[in-house]
Amino acid sequence: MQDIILEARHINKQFHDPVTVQVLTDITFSIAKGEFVSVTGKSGCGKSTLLYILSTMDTDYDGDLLIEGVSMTGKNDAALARIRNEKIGFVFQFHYLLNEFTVLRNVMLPGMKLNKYSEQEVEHRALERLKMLGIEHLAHKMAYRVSGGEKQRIAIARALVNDPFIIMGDEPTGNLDVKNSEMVFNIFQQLAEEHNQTLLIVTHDQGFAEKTERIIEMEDGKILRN
Ligand SMILES: Nc1ncnc2c1ncn2[C@@H]1O[C@H](COP(=O)(O)OP(=O)(O)OP(=O)(O)O)[C@@H](O)[C@H]1O
Repeated sequence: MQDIILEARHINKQFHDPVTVQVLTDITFSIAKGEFVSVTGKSGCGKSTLLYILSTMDTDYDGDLLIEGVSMTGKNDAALARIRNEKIGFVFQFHYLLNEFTVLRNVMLPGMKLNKYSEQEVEHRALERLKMLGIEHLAHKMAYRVSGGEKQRIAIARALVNDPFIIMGDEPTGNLDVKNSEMVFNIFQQLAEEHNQTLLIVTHDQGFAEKTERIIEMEDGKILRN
């Protein structure tokens, strides 16, 4: 039996801007633990809108989202923020590292936010993640002094610090050259294969998507292929 950890049930989303536009229509799918899934489709098809909903950042939709079998419907902002911090690791197109902090401090941030571990424990976890990604030598550098590819690796280490049940990425290779895009893909693949890490990555990069285990293809707010 597959261990379903994320489930979208008949999700519909409209924007009223000022006319009503249907942006997502009847989105239904589930993701099992350890799957490496990409979401693709043309610009404007609704990928980012869907990711906002799946990551609990947007609650203004019809339908239901279940995380580890628990419905997110009716949960208040504080409860959702807690779920996000504890269970979801984010990797964006732009890394959003804090330049005035060291690499280690940046990786520690989601751990400190959680109020679950002592500072020492968070530091230990952050160093372990940096080691896993082969960049522990950068730990004490200031974030602004590392390269673009290194920054994205640091962002992945940061996403992993709380042992998220899923990593969600929004165009994580969108700002990288071919070599660094491949490096990010390889890290994701390694996380899936060796650590049973679940990944859901929005990308318009067909090359990236085709290498993932499963593609969810969207068109005009609907799932075309899943
Ligand atoms: N706040 C908003 N108000 C009104 N319409 C919006 C809003 N945000 C997005 N949209 C519209 O919803 C549709 C889906 O946008 P979304 O950003 O999800 O697409 P996308 O597939 O992620 O595109 P891209 O690949 O270019 O990032 C687009 O038509 C967009 O114009």
